[in-house]
Amino acid sequence: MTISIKPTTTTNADEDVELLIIYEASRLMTHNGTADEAINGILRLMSQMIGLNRGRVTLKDDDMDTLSIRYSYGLTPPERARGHYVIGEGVTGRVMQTRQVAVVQNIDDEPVYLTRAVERGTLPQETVAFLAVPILYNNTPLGVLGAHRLRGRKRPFSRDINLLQVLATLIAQILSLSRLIEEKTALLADENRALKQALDQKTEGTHGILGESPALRHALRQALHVSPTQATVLLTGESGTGKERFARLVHITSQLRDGPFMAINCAAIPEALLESELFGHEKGAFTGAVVKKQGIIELANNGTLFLDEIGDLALDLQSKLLHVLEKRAIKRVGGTQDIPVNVRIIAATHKNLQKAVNEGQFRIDLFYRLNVFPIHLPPLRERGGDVSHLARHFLQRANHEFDRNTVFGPGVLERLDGYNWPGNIRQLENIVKRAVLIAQNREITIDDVILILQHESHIGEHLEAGSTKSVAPIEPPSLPSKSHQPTQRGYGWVRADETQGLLDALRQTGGNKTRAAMTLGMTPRQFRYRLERLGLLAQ
Ligand SMILES: Nc1ncnc2c1ncn2[C@@H]1O[C@H](COP(=O)(O)OP(=O)(O)OP(=O)(O)O)[C@@H](O)[C@H]1O
Repeated sequence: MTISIKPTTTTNADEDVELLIIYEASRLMTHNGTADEAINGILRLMSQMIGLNRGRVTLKDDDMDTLSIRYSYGLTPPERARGHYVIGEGVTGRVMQTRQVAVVQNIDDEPVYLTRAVERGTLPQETVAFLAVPILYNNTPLGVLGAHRLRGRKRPFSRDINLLQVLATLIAQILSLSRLIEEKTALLADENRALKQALDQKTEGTHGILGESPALRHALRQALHVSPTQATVLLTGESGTGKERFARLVHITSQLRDGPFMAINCAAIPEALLESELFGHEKGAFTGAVVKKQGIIELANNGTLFLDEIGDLALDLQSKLLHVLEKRAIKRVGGTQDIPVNVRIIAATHKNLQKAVNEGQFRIDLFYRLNVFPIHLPPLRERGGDVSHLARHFLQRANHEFDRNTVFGPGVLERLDGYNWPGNIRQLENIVKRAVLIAQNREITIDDVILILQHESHIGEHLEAGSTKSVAPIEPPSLPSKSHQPTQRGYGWVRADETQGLLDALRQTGGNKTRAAMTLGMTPRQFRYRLERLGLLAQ
């Protein structure tokens, strides 16, 4: 086996082809494909461009003193499968052991050459040579790059060896990079798993109720404290603070969890229907009562009944509800019989019930029956830090729902944190959903959010004013979809404080109104309209 190589004369054609191979090999390296594709590509180039045939990359097996062929070009699967060597065994094993290159001028004359992977009969009759170089990374041998060639070819061996060494260096880089990526990916997957687990554990006791603020945590502790008892719970808090969510939490953490959870909104059902909805009716009890019907209280038997907006219950129904609480029985409309029920009551209201009692609108005895264990749910503006927490959660949910992959851009969470949230969590959830939908790219920008919040404040103003005067129609911000129909906004929508936003957008787009409109999620027409209304069209 020859180890030393004599330098030989070169031709321009040799240099050209070598450069081309190196160029193509480095392109494969930086290509998007996998390490396998890159290494197989290099072996293909060696064979097709320079006659270094049946190239193979033999790598050290993990924790063993052996090598195996891992990549090859021109070897059949059985040939490849035979390619195992103990380090030090055969030409490949020795190159690995000594880190020296090997030139076998004639495989038929070299006793060290094993003829293990490829049988001699399948090779050309002519004299066949075998060249092998170590694959070194940071001076550590990872494996061996080897190939056959016909000895009679014009190219000097020394050039082939030089080229193989360059290619072996590239292969070492590819292998170490892919190992690094594999390790990193495994690490990230582990981290992801750990985070998910931590999140599951964190929300396990709270059943998806998110928030770290002391006010929320206090309410949560109270809910979990009372849930195992059958005590009546009164949830108070503004709309959208999570009263129904808490009611469900109390139910599923109670002993009644296997029973039904029935919810009814006392403000949403016309008074005439509410009684039969609550208590049911007998057949023929009134016109239209063609069959007997169970009411929601009866349906909640052995479970939990959630009476939302209890403050809106009419006085005569308050008396009937009191009867249920005292007697633990109901009477269907048109019925005479008391039907026993075992129901845990959770009531909720956004009203001040004490005040309603003082004003004679709510029965004091019912109030005391319901107010056994009051839990106040704080509005979002009193839950310091929870907005970002919830916003991230809703972003994840909306991305999943709309099959998008958006992220919050710089300043967005701070902007959301600073908003007053009259509609609380439900409003925050809706706004995040809208932001996900209108984001033009992957990032939800501060401009997207400003636009939506401006729109929200406008709605808020009209709701607060409770105005009966006609209000110009309000439209949600435009979506970036192709199906988007340009729409005309009402005059009332244009606000003086939009000026800066419009001017900023124009500045950023070098005065291009169409692009400025896009950055604000508007149609060009809406943008021009605003400029016009604000006297900015000349800008
Ligand atoms: N702490 C929370 N973590 C996650 N989501 C929440 C939380 N609180 C409320 N939500 C979500 O906010 C929305 C509004 O909550 P919910 O319907 O329970 O409020 P509510 O106080 O009953 O409102 P209303 O009085 O208007 O009926 C729901 O989508 C709910 O899932």
